[in-house]
Amino acid sequence: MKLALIGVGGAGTRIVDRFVRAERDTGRSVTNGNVLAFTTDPRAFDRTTALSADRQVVLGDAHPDVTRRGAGEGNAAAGERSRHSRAEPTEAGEGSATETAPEGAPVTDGDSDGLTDAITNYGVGGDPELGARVAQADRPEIRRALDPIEETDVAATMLVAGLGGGTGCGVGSVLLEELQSIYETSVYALGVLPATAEPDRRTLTAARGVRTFVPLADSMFLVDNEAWCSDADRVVDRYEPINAMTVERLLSVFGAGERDCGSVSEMRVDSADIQRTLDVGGVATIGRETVRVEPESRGLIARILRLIGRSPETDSTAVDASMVKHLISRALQSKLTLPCDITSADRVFVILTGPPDTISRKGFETGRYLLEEETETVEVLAGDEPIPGAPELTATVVLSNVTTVPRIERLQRRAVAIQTDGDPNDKATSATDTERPAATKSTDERFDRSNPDDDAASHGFDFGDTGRDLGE
Ligand SMILES: Nc1nc2c(ncn2[C@@H]2O[C@H](COP(=O)(O)OP(=O)(O)OP(=O)(O)O)[C@@H](O)[C@H]2O)c(=O)[nH]1
Repeated sequence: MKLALIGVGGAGTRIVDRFVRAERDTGRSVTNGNVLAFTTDPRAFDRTTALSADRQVVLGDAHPDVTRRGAGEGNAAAGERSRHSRAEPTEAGEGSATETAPEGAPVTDGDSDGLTDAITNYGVGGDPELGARVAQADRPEIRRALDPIEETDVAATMLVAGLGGGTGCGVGSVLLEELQSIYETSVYALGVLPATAEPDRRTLTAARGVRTFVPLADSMFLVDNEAWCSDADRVVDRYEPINAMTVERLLSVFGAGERDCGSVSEMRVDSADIQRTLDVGGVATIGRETVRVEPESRGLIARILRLIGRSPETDSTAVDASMVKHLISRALQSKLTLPCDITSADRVFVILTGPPDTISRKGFETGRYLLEEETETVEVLAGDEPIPGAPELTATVVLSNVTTVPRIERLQRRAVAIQTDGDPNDKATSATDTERPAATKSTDERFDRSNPDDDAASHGFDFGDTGRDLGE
């Protein structure tokens, strides 16, 4: 399925950049060059290798509250960036970065490449209100930057952002709105949730981000940094593997069928089925499991069958079918991008990727039956991507509109506790009751960009009347 990808902020930029690299590495063509990355801190581009300079857009140069690093610290690409992007400003040095530090945020420059667990004072300095104001002011710039995206080339667009980021959440919410207003095709989002070890401000911003993005997006994939970090990890050290996992799964879903392998498929992935699965809206999550199926091992199974007196010709389908069923079951039970109660899913999509002779219709059918039973939904769609000679068989499962997500409930409770300035652990019950505003608020009111002095408590994170409220 062809997809335009738009990264926002540090996390969004890195994930989109990795996706483009992975497309090249795997011979899949999903984006067809329809990629962009927006940031307010150009250091987000320091580590990109696949996003060309004309796809890197820096917002907020003219904004008085946006802080840049000092002169001479830019990367080589800075001067070559697109007509939409701006060169590194020189007037704001590190002194002003400290002066404009958001209250309560650690004052830090991060590592020399800008990667840090703490909130730095560059760009919008972790402030989603400022991020939203910058994006509002730069709307004409944003529209121009979107010009090269060929909507007719793609079936949908996906915005990718770290929801705990001032840029990801603030700029991202304005961008999402903008994309929905100009594109007729579906606009999905992928948001990264912060780990609990990150500053409280990230939690607060992410809670707001979830409530703002979910109603705006046609479907919202979530990736939980917390679930993918161990206590011993520095979150920043996990970015690479989490991004790799995220991209691998996205490619399994959207890249299936986007590689010409010349092989006949049992049930070729149909992008209309992916859209049907996602267009129910709400939050989506992805599981994945792989098994090695080298020709040698399959030959070994056949030899063993012969030894025990069973014909490999007649039993081989049964072996493959049970293997496929087991694999799909393991994908369902695997660590999801966002752990949740799988029975709360509305729709499910399963994709099998691997050697054509391991993907049998019987395996599919038993796998689908299993998914229907385990997820308690009848809306299970399936597709395959045969890859001749592949050493692995992979099952990827998309669960759409999941509504029982303990992590989101915890995130919202903690956000309320932070807001009310008490001990987060004492405020266990009232997240949505105390925070939810009237259901009739407009999007602008939901993420009020007109009054920068409002604190987070005055902003709505309401799912409106979409019936997708994850907070209860
Ligand atoms: N998985 C993953 N998470 C990231 C990555 N970079 C940042 N994050 C998370 O995303 C959130 C926002 O960080 P950034 O994306 O750097 O922030 P930003 O949107 O650029 O905006 P600022 O907060 O103003 O810096 C934080 O919770 C980070 O932990 C990444 O490469 N991978």
